Amino acid sequence: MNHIQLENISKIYNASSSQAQSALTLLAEGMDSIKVKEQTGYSVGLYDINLAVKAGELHCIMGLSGSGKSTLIRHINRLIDPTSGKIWVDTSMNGSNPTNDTQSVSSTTSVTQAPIDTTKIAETKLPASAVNVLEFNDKELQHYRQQTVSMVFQHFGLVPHMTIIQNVAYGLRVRKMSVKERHEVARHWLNEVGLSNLERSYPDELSGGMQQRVGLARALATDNPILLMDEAFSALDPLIRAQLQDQLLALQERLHKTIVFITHDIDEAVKVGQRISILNGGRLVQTGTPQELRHNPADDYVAQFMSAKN
Ligand SMILES: Nc1ncnc2c1ncn2[C@@H]1O[C@H](COP(=O)(O)OP(=O)(O)OP(=O)(O)O)[C@@H](O)[C@H]1O
Repeated sequence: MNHIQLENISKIYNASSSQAQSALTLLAEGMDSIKVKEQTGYSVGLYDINLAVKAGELHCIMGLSGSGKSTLIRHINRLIDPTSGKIWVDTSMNGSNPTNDTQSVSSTTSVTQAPIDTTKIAETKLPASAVNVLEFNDKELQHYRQQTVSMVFQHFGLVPHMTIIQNVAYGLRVRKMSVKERHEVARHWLNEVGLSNLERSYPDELSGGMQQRVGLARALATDNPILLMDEAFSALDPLIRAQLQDQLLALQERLHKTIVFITHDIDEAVKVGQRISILNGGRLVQTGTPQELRHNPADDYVAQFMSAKN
């Protein structure tokens, strides 16, 4: 069953939807994003992306620099809004951890579902509980970010003046969980990522690899079902990076999160990804398992990636 589905998502930067029309028209005619920028002055982030991420899948998004990977992942938690398209997410899959019930009743009950285009859903195997997250108001969006999607950033994004345990517990503090309870949950996740003795340290006392383990523990502590990882291991040296990949795979075997994992490294994508989606110039070229991409590449760009693999 699909957990996340991007439907005809296009993003033209720094343009209203009417201003973006000239760029979208050229893209529809097949012009590439570099030429579109030359001709219209607008940067193409994404063009007509249709992508389904299955529940419990670790799905990699791959592509060269500027291909649209960060733009794509940031649509899922709405750090970026599209020029056009829809973003469906099944919010009924939110975690069962009792920590999730601490949201105040008023804000929980205030979340209303956006109208659903049932024809599309039937076609695309989305459950009836899927909502178009673009229709959320501010309060619903806040709730969605607290209860459904967590993000792990390339440069860790830890709060420097908070201790490690406070950093990990941060998402639970926002949900108004008691200090005792949230530190208990944070301690559990620090233990899971192998950092149980560092709870009173500060981020700058830790190596990059350790800081990213804290970033991972913080994202997991919320028990949100969707994890967005934006080049999360790219800043780490190769040995530490391999250890974190192994740790993520081991955790995922038990947790079955829906993970969208951005990387520009084909070896990393093949190692961690159950399926890989390849972007080029803002277009989605192909989605498939590593074997499918290797044996049946959609074009030379995909074939070159697969042959560059170690
Ligand atoms: N805020 C912005 N304003 C204008 N153009 C942007 C903006 N952010 C991204 N772009 C453009 O959108 C395109 C896709 O960028 P994006 O950062 O999503 O690619 P990426 O694949 O994540 O690249 P990288 O691997 O270098 O991070 C690029 O042409 C980029 O220049």
